Amino acid sequence: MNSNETPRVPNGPTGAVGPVDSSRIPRYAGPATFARLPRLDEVTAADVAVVGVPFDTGVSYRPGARFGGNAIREASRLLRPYNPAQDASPFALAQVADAGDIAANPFNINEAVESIEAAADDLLGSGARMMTLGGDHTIALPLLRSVAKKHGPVALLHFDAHLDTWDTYFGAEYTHGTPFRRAVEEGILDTSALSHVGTRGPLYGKQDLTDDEKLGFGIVTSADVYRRGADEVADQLRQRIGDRPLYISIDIDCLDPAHAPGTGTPEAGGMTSRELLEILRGLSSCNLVSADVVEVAPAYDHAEITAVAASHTAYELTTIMSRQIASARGE
Ligand SMILES: N=C(N)NCCCC(=O)O
Ligand SMILES: [Zn+2]
Ligand SMILES: [Zn+2]
Repeated sequence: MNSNETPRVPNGPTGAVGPVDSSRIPRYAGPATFARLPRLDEVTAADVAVVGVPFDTGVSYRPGARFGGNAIREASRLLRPYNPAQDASPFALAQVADAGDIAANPFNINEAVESIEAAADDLLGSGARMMTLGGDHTIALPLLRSVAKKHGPVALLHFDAHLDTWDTYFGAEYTHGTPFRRAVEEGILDTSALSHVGTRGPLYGKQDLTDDEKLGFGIVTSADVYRRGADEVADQLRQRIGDRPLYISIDIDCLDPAHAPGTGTPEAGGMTSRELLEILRGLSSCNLVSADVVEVAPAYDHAEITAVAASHTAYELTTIMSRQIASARGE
């Protein structure tokens, strides 16, 4: 069946090409795009481009996040078109499309970082916001470089068990533990609005925290989320972010290993997927210009627990972007 004949969810006045209609084609049939959305080459232009970055050469422990994007796409077959938590139909409010994968050299991190930045430049240059499916956390640096070229230094909300502001590993500057230190050094982040959420676990030393604070980060630990609750945390984050252009980077290891076993550097005592999703919903009024979900490593997953959590996370992020696009159109 070619794409013109594929029955799709009717999408009302915007005319956006929506997901394959799962009441007519079973949701487990056919190739997996994110949420069964059209491919980028099946639409005239995308407002939000969902793009995979199958790259994991920057990891310090278990490899395998190169397979994360496709695992998230597979798990996303069960997403439905209306998001009651944000009272929005994200794929009707804006044209969301699956832009496929960015090819990155697995044997040369510097070259990979350059090609990810160039591919992101193309997507952002076409007018789309990016919803990136990683890949290890190294990829956040070239994505942020590209976003900053378009918007100037952006606010960053970073969900992670880890700080990812370490300096180098084995002398390497570009790794999954270092992207946000590089980003601050490069002046591509708005240092008045940088937050980690979900951090926990042992560090190399107390200096890690001192260095991180000097870079400008505020920290909401996973224990803070547990004690204060998702609504209060979201309110506080929203105040810090204001109307600045915002980038959200979500390392799936921000979740407890019970909620996300399929990841490379798991740490006990993390957030629940409910807490993560609720915090994101509390940020629905923010000007989210692009986002990533990284570090899904399906080889360590069971029953798609991690990939399902990641697909719902990307769905909430996509909904925030679509709502923003619709409200910028004056709706
Ligand atoms: N999972 C990410 N992004 N970073 C973890 C780095 C922790 C470490 O190797 O010590
Ligand atoms: Zn992490
Ligand atoms: Zn990370």
